[in-house]
Amino acid sequence: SHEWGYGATNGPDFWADNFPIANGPRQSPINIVPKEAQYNSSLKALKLRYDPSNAKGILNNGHSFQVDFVDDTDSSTLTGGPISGTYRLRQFHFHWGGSDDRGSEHTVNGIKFPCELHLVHWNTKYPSFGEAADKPDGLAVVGVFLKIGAANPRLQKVLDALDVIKNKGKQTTFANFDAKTLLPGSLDYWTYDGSLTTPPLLESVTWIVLKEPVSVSPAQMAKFRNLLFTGEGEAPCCMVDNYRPPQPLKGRQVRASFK
Ligand SMILES: CC#CCNS(=O)(=O)c1cc(S(N)(=O)=O)ccc1C(=O)O
Ligand SMILES: [Zn+2]
Repeated sequence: SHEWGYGATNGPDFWADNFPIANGPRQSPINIVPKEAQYNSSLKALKLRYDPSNAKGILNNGHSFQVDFVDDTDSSTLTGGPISGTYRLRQFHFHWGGSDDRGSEHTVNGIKFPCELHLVHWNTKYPSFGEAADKPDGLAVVGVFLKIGAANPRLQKVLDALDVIKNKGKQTTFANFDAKTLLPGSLDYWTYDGSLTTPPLLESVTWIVLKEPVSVSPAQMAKFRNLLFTGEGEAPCCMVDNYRPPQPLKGRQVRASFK
């Protein structure tokens, strides 16, 4: 079948053909307007407790690359913040642009960042990720903006693994990685009810977008852009611009954990 992607004939404008929820009431990403976000003093601090030994592998899935975690125990969890209960870290991945002026999915006052990190967690009130993925409180994704600046040493181990997963379907082991090192100093966040930003676009995500970006250098961005959407033996197509643009807010309230 004509698989979804980010190209001129299968990109975000076509996704509604096979995934009608693309026009649903709580789609992501969105443009965040800080002045319109409501400070909510009852929002708790985020608590992220990640066990580096849970890191399992790194995979080029043909639309991004992801680092997968062992999620059969509560050893890498997200609690606090806007959520209740315990959510387990499943994977993290990124979205980025073909140049530094674009790439993030969420925007702030219409500003695009060159890259955005997503740490995907699932609610342990459900028996598995698959069971959680289509429930309104099933997933919680922490989003972190990356902005051009000094090289980020915490990214280097991830970027150094990309050479061996250049093509779609390639994967390799990725052990002993502390995802917490990818987070900025401040855990101030905006939060709203949204969806997956790729098909199946399920409206199951509590989004938690950190206000403070982390840095990435131009040379490091070049490594993201060296990946391919395509498999070995196919005409190579650079993995860039793998972001969905902001979607209509449709009356949703964005809350802020900070003044
Ligand atoms: C059923 C189902 C599902 C979604 N899986 S995911 O949550 O890991 C995910 C989440 C996101 S995002 N951008 O919504 O966090 C993107 C891509 C993926 C993925 O499968 O690769
Ligand atoms: Zn994502």
